[in-house]
Amino acid sequence: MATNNLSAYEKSKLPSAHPYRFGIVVADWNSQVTHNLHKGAVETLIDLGAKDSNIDTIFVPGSIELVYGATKMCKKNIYDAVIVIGCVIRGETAHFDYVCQSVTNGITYLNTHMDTPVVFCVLTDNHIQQSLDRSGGKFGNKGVEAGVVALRMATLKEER
Ligand SMILES: Nc1c(NC[C@H](O)[C@H](O)[C@H](O)CO)[nH]c(=O)[nH]c1=O
Ligand SMILES: CC(=O)[C@@H](O)COP(=O)(O)O
Repeated sequence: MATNNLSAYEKSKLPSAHPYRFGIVVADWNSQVTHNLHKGAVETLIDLGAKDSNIDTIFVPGSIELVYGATKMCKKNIYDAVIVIGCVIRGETAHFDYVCQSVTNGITYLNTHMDTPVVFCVLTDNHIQQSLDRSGGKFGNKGVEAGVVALRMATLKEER
């Protein structure tokens, strides 16, 4: 099992998030999971010093639409990092694979063509219990991990 605790970070080893502005795009599919991931990301950024007024969130229907939402945010060129949050749970057909591939390819494209780092906080699970375990359950909250990654990437953006 690759996942241990997704929520562990050492605040003393991280810069302050105070100077930075963050965008977050949240998919409403499986909202009982994605909204907990969002809560984890926001609480972490605030804990690391971000101002509440420097965290903007938009909501989209599903994970495929995360790419459009992130693109809109990146094009504003006002964010130091953008986090996309989704939860894709396997069903009976191959649709799971196409949804995961679509959002993965889209976020990869943005990270190679735009000047704003986009953090991938999308759970791709076989069943709901795996998602619950990773959004505030026994394995922590992947949203916390995304908040830390967003801060670290924001510091890279300012380097010209
Ligand atoms: N099955 C899941 C979806 N499916 C919906 C797609 O993301 C998309 O909204 C639709 O295909 C229209 O473009 N989305 C999730 O985020 N999670 C799922 O489990
Ligand atoms: C990942 C999905 O889109 C999922 O909801 C599709 O379920 P199914 O493959 O049973 O149609």
